[in-house]
Amino acid sequence: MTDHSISLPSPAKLNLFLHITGQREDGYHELQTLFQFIDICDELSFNTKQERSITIEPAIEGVSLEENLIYKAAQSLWPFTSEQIGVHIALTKRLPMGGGIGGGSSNAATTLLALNQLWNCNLSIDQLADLGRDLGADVPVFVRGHAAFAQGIGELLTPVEPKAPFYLLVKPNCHVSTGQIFTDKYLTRDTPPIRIAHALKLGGKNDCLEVVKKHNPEVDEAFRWLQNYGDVKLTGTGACLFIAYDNIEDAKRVSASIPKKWQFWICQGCNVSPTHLALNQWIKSKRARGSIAD
Ligand SMILES: C[C@@](CO)(OP(=O)(O)O)[C@H](O)COP(=O)(O)OP(=O)(O)OC[C@H]1O[C@@H](n2ccc(N)nc2=O)[C@H](O)[C@@H]1O
Ligand SMILES: Nc1ncnc2c1ncn2[C@@H]1O[C@H](COP(=O)(O)OP(=O)(O)O)[C@@H](O)[C@H]1O
Repeated sequence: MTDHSISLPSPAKLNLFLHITGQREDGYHELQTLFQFIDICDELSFNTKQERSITIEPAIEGVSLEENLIYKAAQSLWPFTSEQIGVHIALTKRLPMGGGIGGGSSNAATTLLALNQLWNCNLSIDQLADLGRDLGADVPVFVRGHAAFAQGIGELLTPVEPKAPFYLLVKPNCHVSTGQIFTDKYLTRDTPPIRIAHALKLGGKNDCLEVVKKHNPEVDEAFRWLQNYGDVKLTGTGACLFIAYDNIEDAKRVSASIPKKWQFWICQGCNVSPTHLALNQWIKSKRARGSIAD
């Protein structure tokens, strides 16, 4: 890595629980959720160039360049750059899309954090989180880079330190439509609000689960299979399901018999985002080379 290039991991997240406490006049739902990162990541490599263009390789199947959240995030920083600077971004995609683990939001946040450095935009984390919110409800938590209790429509974040167990994460073979879940009239929308201390001690449930299972028989089937092996949770609006284990061997034992049709990962919770750990390392070595004043 040089002063003109940086490679960063872009992690997934889990919603350890997701309560819907109400609905606003504009249709958006008021939530209480606990976000924790996990150590499975996409990888983004950024190389600046002396021409005003943003290129991404390879393209994501089914997502045009202009729709790619990486492109949108880079574009949102244009107003804070000089005319003659651009970027080429190499993407290694490992996180499944539309699984409720936030890969797209994470990629957007990683892009904001990287280009803020490489393009010398000098924006604060608060400013980057504000830009991120316009790209997606989950982008700010990835920009801030700490596990968080979220309220409002997901944008009011309080950093927290939940336990960081191992997780068995399973992806049923289907794509859940977030819009369809949030418009279902049978969705639970009246869970009473809880306090942070309660949330950390006792956890909670995912209010989307029943509606997600109803619309997606494959999630229902995977849920019933996993129920034999622990306390199964849905992340976000799905489709991914997870079980927490204190011991990685337990997760491995269960994974050995998972039906072949479902993708799975064994991973660990992280309360600090791997993106921030790598970025701080890069800033440190840049300082050591004398390129940034302390
Ligand atoms: C609910 C969460 C929890 O993490 O689900 P996942 O996407 O992770 O599964 C997210 O906040 C989702 O974030 P994101 O997927 O970026 O949502 P958006 O694009 O902002 O919204 C998609 C659609 O979901 C509905 N929506 C979303 C968030 C919210 N608090 N209330 C809503 O009603 C709206 O109808 C909106 O048009
Ligand atoms: N860089 C990106 N990575 C993943 N998905 C992206 C990206 N850019 C745009 N998208 C779109 O965002 C949608 C949601 O992606 P993602 O954040 O991975 O899932 P989820 O919101 O379910 O956690 C994808 O289905 C895709 O159409």
